[in-house]
Amino acid sequence: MYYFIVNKVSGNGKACAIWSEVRKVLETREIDYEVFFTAQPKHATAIVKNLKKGAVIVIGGDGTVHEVINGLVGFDIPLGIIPAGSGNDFARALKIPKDYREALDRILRGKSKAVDIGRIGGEYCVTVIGVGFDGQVAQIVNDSKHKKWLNVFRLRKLQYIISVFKVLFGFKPVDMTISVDHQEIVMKNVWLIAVANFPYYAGGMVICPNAKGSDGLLELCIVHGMSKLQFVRVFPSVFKGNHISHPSIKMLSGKQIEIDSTPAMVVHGDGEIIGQTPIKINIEENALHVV
Ligand SMILES: Nc1ncnc2c1ncn2[C@@H]1O[C@H](COP(=O)(O)OP(=O)(O)OP(=O)(O)O)[C@@H](O)[C@H]1O
Repeated sequence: MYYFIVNKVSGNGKACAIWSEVRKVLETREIDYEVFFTAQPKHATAIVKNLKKGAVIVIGGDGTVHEVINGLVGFDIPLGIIPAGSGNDFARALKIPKDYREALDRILRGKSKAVDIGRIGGEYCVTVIGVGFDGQVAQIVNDSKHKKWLNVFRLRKLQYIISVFKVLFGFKPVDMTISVDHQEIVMKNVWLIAVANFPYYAGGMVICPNAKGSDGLLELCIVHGMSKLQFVRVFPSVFKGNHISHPSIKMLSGKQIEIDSTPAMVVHGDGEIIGQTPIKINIEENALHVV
């Protein structure tokens, strides 16, 4: 049985249009399915927790995937994705085709792959967890009045860039204590720390190019000790992952990460706001099966 979770809000309505095409294919091919439409944020997690045997297929973006994995982890149910969001960073990392027909074919072939996931307390994240500047940008993106029309024109990257400049204006880097596998470092004037299971966030920015998602490790990108002007100059290089050689950017990797800051900073996971520092992140190896 295939359980489809459709978020009508994803990609500004794209998920609904894709679902109506997918439904036709399923009926023509006489494939057993059930469909659920999310009615509000977090609904996807609740739906998935009540499912039994089968596969869960998300028609949506990273936010919907985030909510679904938070209901799936620990159950032996594989996840499929038909990308329909505006960012689709998890689908990008897994090289899931953008075309719904090809994505559906891949799901129906049924070959599954185990991937790691990050855990912060009771919350699971599959792509990137961001602390500091990133958390504030995610907060603005999620509240943005402009989100809807920028999504219409597929201008997700522009939406992030606008939000980056909004946060940049008032942002003050802070001191953070970072522990990676129990090795503690104190860093001054930290802009952001991204803790990545997979390389992409914000609709294709390659923040941690060496994150693999199936090597049992989280990759960290720490941006520190930069002036605003330097930050603006370095920023474009993140679209190709070329920022990592900059002297004010430190890349680390490990399995157990702890981050604290003064003052407390906002934290996002998979682009959703999940809390503030201090945080502890662990990697759960091979905890999710993706078809
Ligand atoms: N019926 C609903 N009404 C309003 N919001 C919803 C509803 N169902 C789910 N949501 C919320 O919609 C948000 C956006 O979903 P999603 O992330 O899939 O789309 P997106 O933002 O277009 O894509 P991406 O995250 O890949 O950029 C999620 O945070 C989810 O909580």
